[in-house]
Amino acid sequence: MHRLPDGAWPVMLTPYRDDLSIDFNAVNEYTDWLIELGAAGLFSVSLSSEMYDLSKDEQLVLARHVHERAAGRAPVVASATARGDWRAQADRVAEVAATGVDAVVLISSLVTPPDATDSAWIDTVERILDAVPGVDLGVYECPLPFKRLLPVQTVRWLAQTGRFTFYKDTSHSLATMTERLNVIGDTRMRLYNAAISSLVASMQVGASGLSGYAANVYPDLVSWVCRHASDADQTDVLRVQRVLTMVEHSINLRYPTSAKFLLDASSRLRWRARSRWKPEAIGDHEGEPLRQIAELVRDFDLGRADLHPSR
Ligand SMILES: N[C@@H](CC=O)C(=O)O
Repeated sequence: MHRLPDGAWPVMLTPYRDDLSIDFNAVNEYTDWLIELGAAGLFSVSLSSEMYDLSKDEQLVLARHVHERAAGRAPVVASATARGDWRAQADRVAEVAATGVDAVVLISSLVTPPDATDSAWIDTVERILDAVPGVDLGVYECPLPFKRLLPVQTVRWLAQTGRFTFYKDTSHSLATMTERLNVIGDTRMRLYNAAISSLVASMQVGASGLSGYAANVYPDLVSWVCRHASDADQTDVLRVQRVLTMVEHSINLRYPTSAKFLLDASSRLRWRARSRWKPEAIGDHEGEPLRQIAELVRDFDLGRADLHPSR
């Protein structure tokens, strides 16, 4: 039974040229860099990829491009961002699946209208599943257009279909994740926590890793935390998690432009801090603290020899 791997799952940022067209050379370099620094898998066409600001065609081209560049070195999942009735959503799922990605991710709040019941939600997903046999799926509780957190009985149903391999949990609640993991059990579905601040605790109750912002800029550190989440001595792993929590907090407000700025300051990648989603530039007022955070993390004695195993 094929399962997605544990670890860091970056929600890939989209690099742009000056004219805000997608810079595919930078996509290649970013894909290679994430994999080289230990990403377990890649979530392309995510909210961080500015999926709502990409055309339907761009979403497909980007998903295919990342899948081909990853070339089997890491699994790739991508959102369907489908709206409309179950037929329209199933058609879109089929288009995204044809790009070759390992799973097509449904946005929980797009599956049905906001006031739909949980049983209507399940009914719609059931029809989509029947229309696309053989396609693996995922769920992302994306905060936009609004956050639809699924009740535990729906999570159980998803897991028991055997068709869902990826679940991006944005509950930010350890109790909710624990309850969900209990019903997911030994099925194919893997639950990835979006919150770096509870990563270690969530892995101790069975989460498979992090699918969140911190993994976009420090994939090596997030991978390391995932690998050491069950260490007997938690001092170092909680120290690294705390630093990453601070990093994530510092990029939250102006995200994703801020994350691109930080990536440019902290890594070998040269990125323009430009986004379609939040087009305002990052000036020195916000930029200088991000540069200093990059320095701090670079100089920080994280104290472990195996921090960068693939370098
Ligand atoms: N950080 C946000 C968006 C994640 O995808 C959240 O967790 O809600």
